[in-house]
Amino acid sequence: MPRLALSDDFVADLISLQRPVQKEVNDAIQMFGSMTVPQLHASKGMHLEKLERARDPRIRTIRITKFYRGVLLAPDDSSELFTLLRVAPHDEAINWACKRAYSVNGATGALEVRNVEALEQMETYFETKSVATPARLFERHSDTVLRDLGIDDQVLRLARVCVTADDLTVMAPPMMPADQYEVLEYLAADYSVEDVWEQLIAPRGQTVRTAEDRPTVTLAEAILNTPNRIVEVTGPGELERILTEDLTRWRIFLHPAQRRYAYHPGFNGPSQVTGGPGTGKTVVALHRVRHLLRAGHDGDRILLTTFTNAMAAALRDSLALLLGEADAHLLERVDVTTVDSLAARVIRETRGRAPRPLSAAAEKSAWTRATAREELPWTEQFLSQEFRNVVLAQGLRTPEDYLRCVRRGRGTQVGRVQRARLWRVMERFTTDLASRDSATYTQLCDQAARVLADSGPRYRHVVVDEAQDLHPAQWRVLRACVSPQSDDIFLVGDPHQRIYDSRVSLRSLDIQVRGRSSRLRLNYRSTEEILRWSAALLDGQPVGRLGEDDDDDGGRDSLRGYRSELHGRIPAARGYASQDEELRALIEQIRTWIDHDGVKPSEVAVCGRFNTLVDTVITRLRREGIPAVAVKDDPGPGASGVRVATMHAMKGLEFRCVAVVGVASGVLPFAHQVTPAEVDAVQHQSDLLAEHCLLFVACTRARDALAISWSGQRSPMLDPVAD
Ligand SMILES: Nc1ncnc2c1ncn2[C@@H]1O[C@H](COP(=O)(O)OP(=O)(O)OP(=O)(O)O)[C@@H](O)[C@H]1O
Repeated sequence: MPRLALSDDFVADLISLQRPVQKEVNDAIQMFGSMTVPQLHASKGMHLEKLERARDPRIRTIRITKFYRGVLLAPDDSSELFTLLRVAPHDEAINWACKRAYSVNGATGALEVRNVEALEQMETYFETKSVATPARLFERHSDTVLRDLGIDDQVLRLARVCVTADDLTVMAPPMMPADQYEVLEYLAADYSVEDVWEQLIAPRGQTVRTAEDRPTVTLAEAILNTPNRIVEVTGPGELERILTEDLTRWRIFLHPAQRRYAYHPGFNGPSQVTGGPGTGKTVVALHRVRHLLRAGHDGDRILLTTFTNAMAAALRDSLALLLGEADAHLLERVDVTTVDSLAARVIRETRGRAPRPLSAAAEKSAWTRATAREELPWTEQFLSQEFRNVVLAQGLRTPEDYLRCVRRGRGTQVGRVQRARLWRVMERFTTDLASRDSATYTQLCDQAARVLADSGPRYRHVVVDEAQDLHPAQWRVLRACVSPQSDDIFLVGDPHQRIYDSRVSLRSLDIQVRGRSSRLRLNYRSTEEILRWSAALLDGQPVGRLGEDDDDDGGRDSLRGYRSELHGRIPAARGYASQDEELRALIEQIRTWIDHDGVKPSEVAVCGRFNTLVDTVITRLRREGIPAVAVKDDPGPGASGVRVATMHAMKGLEFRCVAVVGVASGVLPFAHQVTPAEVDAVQHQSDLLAEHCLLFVACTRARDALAISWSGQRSPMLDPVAD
């Protein structure tokens, strides 16, 4: 009987097909599995066909429906292992199949694919173009070194004619084999050969350094060596599961960099994965939880945290999906929640009830009350920041602690006398809140961390998503939840998406990730065009490394090597004379997405800086007959209608099409949110950066299309991407 494997491209095709065609694909696969290889070749219905013009002699097509063809890679050994590569309309399938060639990567032993025809054209083009330029991009590396890293003849010829990193980018996958491209990309970004070996080759199980000493890998072995792109269908149940359940590629195919950390056998302490938006950090966190659940003991409890309740609910659903029916019982051992909810629960359990959390407006009034009796030189904003970013951040308990502390992250000098006065005001603030049975969220966390420190750890593992926005008090809660040991804390986050004001030194909180830290670079969500455009918004912004704010050597993070294999239109940025005109253009844009591009209304999002704009947009869309719902009303995945949200509420979400509206000067950056430089220069910089990150977060939620607009004067934050 033939064996069957499915490639990630095939699964992606399948996801995009209409239900009836999906069913016919399923039927064809069932029929395929029920025949012997000779029957398969003889079957008229299947019509297994070799293509005359195909560059790879092992490529075949099969008939799925009158219009659709499947593209297969047939075995050239005795394995009888066929791989389904694509399913597409007839002409597209044939055209695609004729240009591809499959090969085994010399270093990783994995199967890889290239657009051989396009690469040949590139060779001719760049050979001519580079003739006059003697300096070449990879001249530091010998042919032998490159071959040892898996570079083959054709890619080597191409590498030798690259002059700049941009030349290489033109040949990015799916044109060039992905693994070889990644090696060249790392070398172009100045990673050492040793780094490339450690990060890209060794994790795939290769131990032999020199290409010529490695044994030959057969096609069937290569297929099984490629779990990040190919899955073998091992039984009828498996096939059903892959084809009939909600098709989500992330459950099956992980990038090697994702798999390496998600399924690491055991970290000797806290570990961390960072990466730009859409690089699959949440996916890694989910797989890590699955690994820890499967590898752990019955009594081991896991805490999985994220930033908002809505995100926690989505994370719980995704985890259930990943675990499937077979592992559904393991879910009982996981708490999926926000740190704030956990803190409130801890306090409730200990004291019978928890203080009511304070809204931002109520907090401002409380500071006004605390300062009412004195003439003070500080604004409510300054006091609130001092309390949150110094006192609660450092967990200070007494006036002496405050007198002695180093006020990291604050740009103003505050002498001894002033500190004593400040402490009195802060005391009045906390006493007043306590009398009203209320507290800020950060206070709740500060209190919960103390309770937990006394009562002892509650979990065996803690897995943290959206780590970049946690406050030190929240980190103390997490640290106290689990005792320091192997695999205690696994965190994922992106400092480029930090939109709340928290300075954190993980090291000082006894969360040391040095040597157990990895970065993801491949974006699975957005097109390369959206990515480049959005990344340019942060050009020159001083983004620090995750959790290293106060460390002496805390350096800059960067989006170096961040890329996508998807392509689409360049984002549109347009200004209008009035808001009315802007909203009219928005309606037109949404109609084009829905009516012309076939996007469902629920796959479209509109976002703006403020809630008032959200309300205006919803009213206007409804008036024009376009269904619209506010994300803050938690519409759930089944609800129809365009999603409308503030930029903050876009965190963690994704949509096929996103319109970011009202990106005008005075709105972004929003002056009220940015501490004036004369009040505190350091805080000013960090508030400004958070505004830049906010726009970046909003734009990077888009998968296929992104439209930015404003009325009046354009926001200066768009200057880096302006025409
Ligand atoms: N290995 C994979 N194969 C296919 N799709 C993937 C893979 N990993 C992630 N994705 C998809 O990419 C998208 C982004 O993934 P995810 O939300 O985990 O990224 P993220 O890094 O947490 O994003 P952000 O930081 O922007 O919130 C999702 O649609 C996810 O399903």
